[in-house]
Amino acid sequence: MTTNESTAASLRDMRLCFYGAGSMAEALIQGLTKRGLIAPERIGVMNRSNGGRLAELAERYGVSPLHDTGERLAWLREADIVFLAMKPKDAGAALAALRGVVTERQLLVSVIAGLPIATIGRLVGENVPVVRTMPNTSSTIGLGATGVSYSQNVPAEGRAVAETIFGAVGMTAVVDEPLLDAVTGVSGSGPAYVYYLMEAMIDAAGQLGLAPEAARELTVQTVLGAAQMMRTTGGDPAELRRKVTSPGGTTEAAIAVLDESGFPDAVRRAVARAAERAGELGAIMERSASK
Ligand SMILES: NC(=O)C1=CN([C@@H]2O[C@H](COP(=O)(O)OP(=O)(O)OC[C@H]3O[C@@H](n4cnc5c(N)ncnc54)[C@H](OP(=O)(O)O)[C@@H]3O)[C@@H](O)[C@H]2O)C=CC1
Ligand SMILES: O=C(O)[C@@H]1CCC=N1
Repeated sequence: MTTNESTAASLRDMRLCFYGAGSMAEALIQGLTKRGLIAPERIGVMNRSNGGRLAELAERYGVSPLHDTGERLAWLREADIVFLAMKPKDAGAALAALRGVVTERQLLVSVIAGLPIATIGRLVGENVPVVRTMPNTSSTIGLGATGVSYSQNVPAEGRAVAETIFGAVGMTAVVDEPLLDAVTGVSGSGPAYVYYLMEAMIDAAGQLGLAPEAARELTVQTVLGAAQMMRTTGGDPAELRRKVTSPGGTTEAAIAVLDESGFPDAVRRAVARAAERAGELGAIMERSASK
């Protein structure tokens, strides 16, 4: 058995607990269950409101909804991996409740933007191994992009399992922890920038008289094709753009408008601002954890 096969086999025997059951939890659950990495009933899900959302996830994916307090505590204690998947503003209270519940035998995998490993340690206990990640919602369809960092005490098997999980739902990049905020700016928030561009393209297509369905499909195929071209050819995006741009032609005219509008600078500033915001969120969480 190769290392990858034995990691996948040990993952199949594990129990995973999602602490937070929103969009990002669902993206990972869908990716993991659709790829058959683990039997759905071995995944427990809990949230704060304890309402219909858990039933919805159970219905969609066959995961175990955790309503009862005793049952939730048992899953949090016994799961091999606990995913921290709540918003930054809710993380302090939620993580404080894990102190004395999770132990060094488990792995805590955070997807929370900005939340430093040291702050997680301060809240739950420094002996608990932590994997800090920044995935994105494209994990839903196996095309996610996830940045990963580890606390010092994550054993080699823990690293292998984490990379198997995120590798099964897309690509992973292991980075030094301070760079996770940059990953957040590029690929964590990134799908939203692309959707924003697509919204504007579809809108423009409609204004030029294309029917909504044609506007949507032409836009989707264009973005898909451009991304796939870059991946398949390994080409530099500036060179691929040059091949589309005939001198004196339509693309040149369009790019001139984008340049006049400050498009490249706006994108650079947006990515940098998202990264900066991740740092701010981290600092807020750290301040409230150290009170
Ligand atoms: N959405 C995205 O594209 C990405 C998000 N992230 C990160 O993922 C995290 C979750 O984001 P997202 O899924 O969008 O958020 P959602 O608002 O969709 O989900 C948050 C979940 O956390 C639950 N929750 C809040 N407080 C508690 C608590 N005390 N105990 C248990 N559950 C709790 C909420 O429950 P309830 O609804 O009952 O309040 C809800 O199920 C964030 O930290 C974000 O930074 C990372 C990468 C991409
Ligand atoms: O907007 C947010 O804060 C989260 C983190 C990355 C994507 N969504």
